[in-house]
This record gives sequence, structure tokens and C-alpha cells, in this order.
Amino acid sequence: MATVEASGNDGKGQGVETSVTYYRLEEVAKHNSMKEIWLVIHGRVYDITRFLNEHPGGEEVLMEQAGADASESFEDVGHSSDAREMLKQYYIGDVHPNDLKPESGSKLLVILDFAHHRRYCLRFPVSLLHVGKQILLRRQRGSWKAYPLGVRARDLFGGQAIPSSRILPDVCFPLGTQMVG
Ligand code: HEM
Repeated sequence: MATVEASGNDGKGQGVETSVTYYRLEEVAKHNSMKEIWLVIHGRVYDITRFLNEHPGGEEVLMEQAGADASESFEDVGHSSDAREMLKQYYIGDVHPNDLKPESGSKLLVILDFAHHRRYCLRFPVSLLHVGKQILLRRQRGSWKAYPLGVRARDLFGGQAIPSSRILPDVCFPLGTQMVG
């Protein structure tokens, strides 16, 4: 387990700080009994021990996923927005970035929303995962770096790929973000 402070800019010139606890999948896998059951859904770790006998779909289906990534089965059921909302109370942290496996060679399409409603599209050969209130970016063969939502484009891309003459807006994640390629 590791707690990482990620800091960035909230777009108003004020710094924001978020703290996230990261869990290795190895550790999540140990919590696989009725005494303690953890699940991963979309890169986030949930301790659902106290939810086990309240689940409308029954305990059994949850036990089948105990200690594992249940994203696919969670989506297959077509859970309601209420169910998604319920998840929040069981959230304990994120999967450690080294255990996240995005498709390699993906390109990121970022749509930047300018204040005056002009849109500007950029394509970057990076890997991106949107996890909760954070986005994780990795340049090719680089290490993962976590940014809080609302980080400025120039912080995200080191100002390299974007003409410095351009006034950079705040990046609007996750609305304009999608994996392509
Ligand atoms: C901790 C995460 C989960 C929460 C908070 C949750 C919550 C709920 C809720 C509120 C319902 C009632 C229907 C709805 O509102 O969508 C439901 C039904 C159900 N859930 Fe989950 N669920 C979770 C995980 C899972 C997983 C991992 C599976 C699959 C293996 C699963 C399988 C089902 C099934 C089969 C039903 C019954 C659907 C039906 O009878 O139509 N759930 N769940």
C-alpha cells in the first residue's frame, strides 16, 4: 500500500492537493473471504465487506469476484446509477499504477475547451487512465504520473507539444477525453 500526494493547479491559480492510497493487486487478492472482501472496479478498490449481505444480487456473485477485478461483471449486469452511487461509500483507494494495464500503443485524443468556445484537438502517443478524481498519464515508455482533474494543459504536457503563444485553457477531463487508436 502506498499513499501518494498529487498536486496540481485548480485552474484559478490556486494549488489543490489530493491524497490517494494505492494498492497492489497482490494485496487486493488477499482480501477474498467473507470476513474481508475487496473488489476492483475500473481501477478503484472497494472494501465491500459490510455490503456483502445487502447486495440485491446476492452474496454469491460478489464472492465469485472476491479479491479480483470485477469491472466486467459489474458492467455486464447493467447496474443502475444508484448502484454506481453506492460504490462511493466502499471506496478505499486506487489500483497501483504499475498494476494498471492499458492497451499499449494507444493514442490519446484530448479535446481542449477554450474559454471562448473554440475547440482544439491534440493527439498524443501516451497512455491514459481516468481513475476517479485523477487522471494517470504515461508518455511512451515513461512512468505513470497522476494529475488531479482540472490540471492545466501546460502542466500535463510539459508545455512541449502546445505552441507557447497559445493561451492554454484548463483541460476538461473527463468530458473531452477518449482513448483512440
Ligand atoms: C460493490 C459493487 C456492487 C454494488 C454497489 C452493487 C449494487 C447492486 C444494486 C443496487 C443492485 C440492484 C439493481 C440496480 O440498482 O442496479 C444490484 C443487482 C445485482 N448485482 Fe450488483 N452490485 C455490485 C457488484 C456486483 C458484481 C461484481 C456483480 C456480478 C458478479 C453483481 C451482480 C448483480 C446481479 C446479478 C444483480 C441482480 C440484477 C437483477 O436481479 O436484475 N453486482 N447490485
